[in-house]
Amino acid sequence: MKIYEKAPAKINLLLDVLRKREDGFHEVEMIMTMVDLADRLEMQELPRDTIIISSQAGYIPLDEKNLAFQAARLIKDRYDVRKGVYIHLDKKIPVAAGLAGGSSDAAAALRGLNRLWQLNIPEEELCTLGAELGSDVPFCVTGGTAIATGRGERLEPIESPPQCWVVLAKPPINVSTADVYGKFRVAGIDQHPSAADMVSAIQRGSFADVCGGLGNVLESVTLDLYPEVRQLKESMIRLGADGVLMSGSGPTVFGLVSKEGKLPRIYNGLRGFCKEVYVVRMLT
Ligand SMILES: C[C@@](CO)(OP(=O)(O)O)[C@H](O)COP(=O)(O)OP(=O)(O)OC[C@H]1O[C@@H](n2ccc(N)nc2=O)[C@H](O)[C@@H]1O
Ligand SMILES: Nc1ncnc2c1ncn2[C@@H]1O[C@H](COP(=O)(O)OP(=O)(O)O)[C@@H](O)[C@H]1O
Repeated sequence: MKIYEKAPAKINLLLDVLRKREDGFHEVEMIMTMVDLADRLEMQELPRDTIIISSQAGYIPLDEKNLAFQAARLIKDRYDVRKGVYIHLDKKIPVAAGLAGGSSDAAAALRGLNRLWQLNIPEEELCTLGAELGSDVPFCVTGGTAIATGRGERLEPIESPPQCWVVLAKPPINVSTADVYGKFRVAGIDQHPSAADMVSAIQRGSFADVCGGLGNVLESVTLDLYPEVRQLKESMIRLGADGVLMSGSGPTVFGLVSKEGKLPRIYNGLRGFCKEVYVVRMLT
């Protein structure tokens, strides 16, 4: 039997860091949502008790460093599954981009193997397992739109933002999340973005207020480290996107756009100097 799972990318409409914790992680407050740029996982049971990962993408690890491998090993160990699985990853989400591609693959593997091996693990338990693999994995298990607190693993689902186009542009640099958090200083932030205001904007369905409320304090690190990300943000604003922000620790910048007619100018303008540009919808 073969099982298929989609693993969509996430964007952070809001990312605030409250403090550094004793365990080295940072206490965050984020509002996250999914977009319809997705990897696709094909999972098939193997006669031997082994985990094999393949992918058309030449630039990700296929061994135990792969987050889908780690998800399969975790679920096998925890539920004493003595069966093997072959997982093919059709990668579409750019890697180390701030879009949680690896985390979403891990989450999709957890959901898919739960079905393949008929384990009936409740979603909440899958999230708890996911948190062992990465801070963003629980959100990727549930999807939708949520307020994420703690180190990102505590989730409160909220309604979807007003529908719009999302233009994603990734400059050709890889950003390490650990490096960005490591360089971040809470004391350097004068004005924290307001999660309450963003939730209210979403509840009122006000696209303008969602755009006005976008904020990500990690920009203070990444935009200084990589001037090309700042330049990308400025270009997207100049080309007419309604709201523009860096996603996660970067370097992907996203633009929210309400009118389809604006898209060709933004897309073509960005493609002039940035190879990886995607026009997608929010997943509602
Ligand atoms: C910044 C965010 C925003 O959604 O996303 P990305 O840019 O990675 O997509 C997340 O907080 C990233 O989550 P994730 O990528 O799962 O991080 P993890 O694997 O758990 O942690 C990687 C490293 O980042 C740092 N880290 C992560 C989360 C957190 N709340 N505080 C931290 O300090 C730690 O140094 C940790 O060792
Ligand atoms: N299935 C996977 N897809 C992408 N990257 C993966 C995967 N498994 C492990 N990785 C590793 O995880 C790191 C972060 O990748 P990714 O999840 O794409 O970043 P981000 O969280 O910034 O969006 C990369 O260095 C990559 O080598």
